[in-house]
Amino acid sequence: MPRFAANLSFLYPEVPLIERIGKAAADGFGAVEYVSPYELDKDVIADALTETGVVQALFNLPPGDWAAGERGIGCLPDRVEEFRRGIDTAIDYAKALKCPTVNCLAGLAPTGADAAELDRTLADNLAYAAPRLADAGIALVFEPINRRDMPTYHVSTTDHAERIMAMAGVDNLKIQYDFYHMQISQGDLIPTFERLFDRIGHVQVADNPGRNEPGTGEINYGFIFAELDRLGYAGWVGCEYKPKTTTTAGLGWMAPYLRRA
Ligand SMILES: O=C(O)[C@H](O)C(=O)CO
Ligand SMILES: [Mg+2]
Repeated sequence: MPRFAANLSFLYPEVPLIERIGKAAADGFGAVEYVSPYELDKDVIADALTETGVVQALFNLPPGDWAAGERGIGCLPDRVEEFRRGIDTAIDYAKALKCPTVNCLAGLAPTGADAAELDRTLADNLAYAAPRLADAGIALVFEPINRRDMPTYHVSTTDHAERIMAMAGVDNLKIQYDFYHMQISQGDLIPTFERLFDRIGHVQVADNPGRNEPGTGEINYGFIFAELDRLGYAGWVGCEYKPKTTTTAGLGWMAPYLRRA
């Protein structure tokens, strides 16, 4: 049975991030995830998790200046020092929040950048991060993101992600498989998921077009959730979608899974 985590960077946008944790718990989510916890005091988040009874499933490594349009710094050659400092920060937060997995955003390729140098930087950064996170008991994933939404995002396919993993050559490094991005970037959702099953560490969902709730578009999530069960995916399924109306009103798609849980 899929276990769903509310992605609080997308869900419950009407209230501040810290209040979204209680809303997710009230709606039946067992876990939460979000882009970045670093703007909040980690003890305040930890208290909110304890009070509401949900667990932290995932957050990203420090992603650079999000408000200025940055979407990660993993591939940026002039940001390696900052990336490495960010590993310590992420470990600090992950320990406080008992978070089992963190996601690395590769980032947007600067105009005119040498793609091979960006690959090398990303692979080296992941090779630096993976064992340090492993020592702290934290899994590392990184995520291909479609280039329609983020036109210059450096890693947009699983083929590219596999090449980066081969270059990094480390354990404790897996792919975050976001079905929405994968549908746009390459399709063939379940055959690819099955082929890469042992190399996938986290899953996220939204429908296409629109990035709204499962069931609002072309992706057959009933089939996908059954396949996750058949293949034995035991991790959280991050609900990273834009609610069509309100989050709570749009949760009908999740009801059958809650009832049978
Ligand atoms: O957008 C996504 O799919 C990511 O998962 C993310 O964390 C921020 O871009
Ligand atoms: Mg995602």
